[in-house]
Amino acid sequence: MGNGTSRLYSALAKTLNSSAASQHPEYLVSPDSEHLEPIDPKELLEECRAVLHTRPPRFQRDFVDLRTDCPSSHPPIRVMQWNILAQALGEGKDNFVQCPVEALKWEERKCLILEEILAYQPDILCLQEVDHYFDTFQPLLSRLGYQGTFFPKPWSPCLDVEHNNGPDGCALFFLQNRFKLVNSANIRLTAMTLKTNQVAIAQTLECKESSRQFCIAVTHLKARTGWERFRSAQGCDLLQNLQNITQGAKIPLIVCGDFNAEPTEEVYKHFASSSLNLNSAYKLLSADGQSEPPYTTWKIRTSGECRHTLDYIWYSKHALSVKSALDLLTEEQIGPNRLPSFNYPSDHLSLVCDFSFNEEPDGLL
Ligand SMILES: NC(=O)C1=CN([C@@H]2O[C@H](COP(=O)(O)OP(=O)(O)OC[C@H]3O[C@@H](n4cnc5c(N)ncnc54)[C@H](OP(=O)(O)O)[C@@H]3O)[C@@H](O)[C@H]2O)C=CC1
Ligand SMILES: [Mg+2]
Repeated sequence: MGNGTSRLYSALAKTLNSSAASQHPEYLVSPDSEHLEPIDPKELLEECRAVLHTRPPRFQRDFVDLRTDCPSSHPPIRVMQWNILAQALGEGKDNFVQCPVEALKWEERKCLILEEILAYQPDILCLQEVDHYFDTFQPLLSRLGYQGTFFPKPWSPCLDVEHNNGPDGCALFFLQNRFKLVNSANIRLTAMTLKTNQVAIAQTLECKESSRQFCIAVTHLKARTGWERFRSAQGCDLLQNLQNITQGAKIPLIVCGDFNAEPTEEVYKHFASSSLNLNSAYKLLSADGQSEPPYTTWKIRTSGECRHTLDYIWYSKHALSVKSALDLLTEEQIGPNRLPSFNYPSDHLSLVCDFSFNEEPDGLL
């Protein structure tokens, strides 16, 4: 192990022992990580692999070329959407009955999450169920060149779990060498005018290469059956906020989220038919371009097997094109015990897309 690697190892190891945050609300205070040295992503990946040496290898997933006929002179914008599974919920609430507790150990699961991010190197990262922002993702990702924002849920269920690490929430990261932050909004979603426990972050970014602006949003809607109308109302509130932020759809938009809703639900239909002119990127992987994938989450609880499509990347269909999308895991790769597992850290799959701006007259978003 060379000097650089030892230095990195200590950087990673520093994030391992974070249980102190449950005694002191350290999640409210951002450590001063801006002055820390940058990390080489390749070296951090090696460190993660060293921690994971006893585990089976990562699953192979390929990008599917969606061959749009709009060549762009600028590099694509890679966006990752991922509900990473809150550590406190995975260990204390979710009841993944087929997942061995050792597979959920944070010291290793953290490295599996980082490995997934480092493997695809997104320009923008939209995460849900983040309950290790300040002690893990913010310090490490800032050293990889990302600027991050975290918005915790007001009454996170993580806080009910013994030895929790603070509340979970949404996090949004973007690469500072590619984008400039124009404005940022933390949104507590309402349903029928009532404040709810669900949140969103919406940021307007400017591409440094092209000077084009766009809005990126991340959300995690209310879970569980019986809450369909609530989710629908939260979706309407988010759409209304995004109408304002995009100045009535003048600014191109990408919305990532765990919507906790199948495509048959009302909230999905609101997004599909909104005047923001959105399309769902992962539909483009289907033969006819009209069908969502068969699943984005697959787990076994005491109540039985839960296989659902709940996670989406919506985008302004006139202003943006999806150049490629990362294929999902097959049933065989996921295995009989489903997710999470020793080789995949969350019950939700990551979604990754490469976007480019369409060359087109203004006002046709
Ligand atoms: N501390 C306090 O004083 C208060 C605490 N609370 C807590 O907040 C909770 C409600 O919060 P809310 O945000 O509305 O929660 P949600 O119903 O949205 O669910 C919270 C989490 O539970 C996961 N989940 C979904 N289905 C199940 C399931 N069947 N079993 C276990 N976990 C599941 C979800 O994961 P996914 O999205 O991946 O499906 C989600 O991350 C209450 O249960 C309570 O624990 C509420 C009020 C006050
Ligand atoms: Mg969950």
